[in-house]
Amino acid sequence: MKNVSVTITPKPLSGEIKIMPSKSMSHRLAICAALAGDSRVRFLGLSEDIMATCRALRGLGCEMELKGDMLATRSKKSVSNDTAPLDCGESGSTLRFLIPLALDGRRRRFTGRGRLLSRPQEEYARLFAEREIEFIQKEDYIELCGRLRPGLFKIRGDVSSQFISGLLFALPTLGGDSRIEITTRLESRSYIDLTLAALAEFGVSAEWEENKRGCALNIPGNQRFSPAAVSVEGDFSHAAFWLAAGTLGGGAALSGLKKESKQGDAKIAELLRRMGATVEWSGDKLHAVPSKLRGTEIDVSQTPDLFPILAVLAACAEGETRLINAARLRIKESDRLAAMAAELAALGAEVKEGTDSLTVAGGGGLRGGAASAHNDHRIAMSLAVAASACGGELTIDDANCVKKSAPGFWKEYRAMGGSFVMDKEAQ
Ligand SMILES: O=C(O)C1=C[C@@H](OP(=O)(O)O)[C@@H](O)[C@H](O)C1
Ligand SMILES: C=C(OP(=O)(O)O)C(=O)O
Repeated sequence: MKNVSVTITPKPLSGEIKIMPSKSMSHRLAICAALAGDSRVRFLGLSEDIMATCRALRGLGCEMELKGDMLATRSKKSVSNDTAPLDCGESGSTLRFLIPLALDGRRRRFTGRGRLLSRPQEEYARLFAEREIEFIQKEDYIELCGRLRPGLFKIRGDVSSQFISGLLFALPTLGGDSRIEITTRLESRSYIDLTLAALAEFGVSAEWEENKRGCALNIPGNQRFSPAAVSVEGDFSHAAFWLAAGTLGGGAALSGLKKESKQGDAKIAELLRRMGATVEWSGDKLHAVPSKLRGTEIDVSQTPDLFPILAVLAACAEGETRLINAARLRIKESDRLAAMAAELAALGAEVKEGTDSLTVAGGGGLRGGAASAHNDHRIAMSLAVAASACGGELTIDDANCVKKSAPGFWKEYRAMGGSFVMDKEAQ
């Protein structure tokens, strides 16, 4: 797809947005619905990443139909013998969630774009090597062949929770019990809870076990995914952009979010409050009130997707903010730590990039100019929110990359009163 730049004229943003369906839950519920067959998922997110998951599930032999944002899956008659490559686009979740499900004895190949195939897969590589499952990672594909068997899986918890979620989709239907032992500090834990919540909707269970040595998941075998009709709740990782925009601008009211959500990124409300903002529920809408922000220290290890927008908020807050435990941000769609450090510095902010932290001395104001999205949807959307508070126009080099998670982002930006022009091709 051609890169299309966007030039934003600074304007305070305000307004009401119906928040799109959660990307994380859309992946999970689509996979469970495919495994169960005869199921419905209402309000499926229609981003490029979710389309990649549906495409790859079809490639694995799951029959499904998408009518608008309603996904309907059919009974699985047989597993596909088709071994055409499974294209995961740029979606880490798609790739890591589906790898264990593809271990059905056939030779399978996964492909992808951008940085996807260079994002780490070592945890799978090591686990599979121990089990004599073939796993080859090349620059432009991953090939695997073998059968997943139940048992004990020892896995790091500080690379990506997506490996653990991936195993959780595949292990329950095997013919014996399994256990996943987490051998390090566990980061992004809430995403594993989202996986457990999705499994539970389809009658599949796995239990946490905590002890002094750490935590583990016990997964009974011989389970079946039961057909279900489910709906996807609103996306807090996406809502974070509009809460930030409303706080820096003229306020925001967001609908479609679940008050008692298990999404880790629901923590954005508390983090904004910690920075001095007023964020509160009124009925079923979450409101962000225009507020002056102050710097603070935030551990982003459990909520990595909030990092780019927190960095923007830090640049607009009085005083110093430290975003710590951010090393894993380097292995997302871009090196998000380096990307935010470089782009905020280009806008005039005082930033210091550490190996696993970002320190921002805020309050100096941001100027416009040119910035790069690093082909990363969350960097692009964060810079677009930053642009609303800049002293001059800001041109971002790649407007289309937002489609990875949020195809409606620019429409929403306009609905919030934002003013921008795109390269002709995009309009
Ligand atoms: O399971 C998920 O839906 C996700 C888990 C997180 O990844 P890590 O577990 O690699 O931090 C997050 O960054 C990603 O956007 C979505
Ligand atoms: C990191 C992300 O997604 P994934 O890991 O699924 O590519 C994201 O959406 O920010």
